This record gives sequence, structure tokens and C-alpha cells, in this order.
Amino acid sequence: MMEKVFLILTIWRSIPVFIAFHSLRNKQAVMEDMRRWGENETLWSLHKLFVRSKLFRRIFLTRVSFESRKLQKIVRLFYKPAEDFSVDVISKKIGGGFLVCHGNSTIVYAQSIGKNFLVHQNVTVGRGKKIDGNNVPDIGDNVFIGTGAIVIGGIHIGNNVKIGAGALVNKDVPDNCTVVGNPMRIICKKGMEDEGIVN
Ligand SMILES: CC(=O)SCCNC(=O)CCNC(=O)[C@H](O)C(C)(C)COP(=O)(O)OP(=O)(O)OC[C@H]1O[C@@H](n2cnc3c(N)ncnc32)[C@H](O)[C@@H]1OP(=O)(O)O
Repeated sequence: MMEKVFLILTIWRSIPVFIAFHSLRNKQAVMEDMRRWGENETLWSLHKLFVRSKLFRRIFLTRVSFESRKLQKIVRLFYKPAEDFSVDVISKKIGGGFLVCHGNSTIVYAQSIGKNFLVHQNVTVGRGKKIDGNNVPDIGDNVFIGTGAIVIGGIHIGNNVKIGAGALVNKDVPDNCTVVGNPMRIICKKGMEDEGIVN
């Protein structure tokens, strides 16, 4: 009850967020993010997520920054996102349904990131060996990355892939497979499309 009153009293603060949301070309991706963060697709839910989660703010502002730096700066005047050292995402293409669990020291630098990406804390996705002109990974849909994993180089991570906690991934991973360990070991069995959030 108290929270509801607080949310009602502070809704004015989210007006710049609503404006930024409405100006986005890729609203669908934000709506998919909202679903993955356990909310529905209303402006009220957007307000709730903004009040509650600095990590959600950060992903939202990353999306806004692709389209308008000015709007990103305006929203930031009203809401401070999680710091860079918490989660930093660098990619030209980020699918909807992006979820960060316990963001801390997580950096995702990728050519592209598919739908329903889930990343834990202390993860690095980034530069490594150049393959076919790319030195950062491209990541398919429904990819899960456990805590402490390192995913580097111009590799391809397929759809429905699970990357285990602490894995070092520096080679392609096919669809519907799990990869664990250092050196990496690929285990291919069923996909993970229908699974919930793995924590
Ligand atoms: C604060 C918090 O709690 S934050 C949450 C932190 N937790 C995480 O990040 C969880 C990450 N999840 C994992 O690492 C999981 O083990 C997953 C996703 C890799 C499990 O995938 P599954 O497909 O269920 O694999 P399964 O458990 O059957 O293990 C398959 C094999 O990989 C091994 N394995 C599983 N996880 C790992 C791992 N992280 N590192 C090394 N080997 C592993 C298993 O021992 C097993 O080996 P075996 O075939 O020789 O017996």
C-alpha cells in the first residue's frame, strides 16, 4: 500500500521516461524487456521498473541512447541509472527481453545480441581473436550466461545456448547447447526456449 502511494506521488518524475519511450522506434524491444523483468507493458509498469531498478534504467537508457542522446541526458536528470561498473552494454543490435541478474562488473560488448538474453554478474563479453573480420561475439536468441563467464572473440553463440558459470568461451557454440569450463566443453542436448529464469 505504502509503495503504491509512493509510486502515485512520484509518477511526475517518470514523464521524461514516458516521452522517451513514446519517441523510440523500437518500443517493442522495451516492452519485451518489461515482460522479462516481470511486469506487463503499461506506462505504470514502466514507472514501477524505473523507480525500483537501476539496472532496468540502464538497459532502457542504452536503448534510448541509440536513437537520441539528448533524450537520454534528459531522462538521466530525473533518474540515475546503475553505474558503468554495474552493467555496460555495447552493441548496435540488442533484441527485446534483455535481463540482467545482480548486475555487477558485467560488460557485454557484442556485434549483436538476440532476444531474451539473460546475463549474470561478473561476466565479460568482448574483444578477442578476429574471425571473419569480427573480434567480438554475435549472440543468438534465448542465451543464458552464468556468473563469471568470459565470452571473447569474433565467435558465434547460437540460439538457446547456456553458458555455465565460470566458462571461458572462445569458440563457436551451436544452437541448443550448453558450454562449461575452461577450456570450454560443449554439451548438446535439448533447447531452453521454454525454461524460466535460471538463477
Ligand atoms: C547470487 C546467485 O546465486 S547468482 C546465480 C549464480 N548461478 C549461475 O550463474 C548459474 C549458472 N549455471 C550453470 O553454470 C549451470 O551449471 C548450467 C547452466 C551450465 C547447467 O546446465 P545444464 O544443462 O543443466 O548442465 P548439467 O547440470 O546437466 O551439467 C552438465 C555437465 O556440465 C558440468 N557443469 C555444469 N555447470 C558447470 C560449470 N559452471 N562449470 C563447469 N562444469 C559445469 C556438470 O558437472 C556436468 O558434467 P558431467 O556431464 O561431466 O557430469
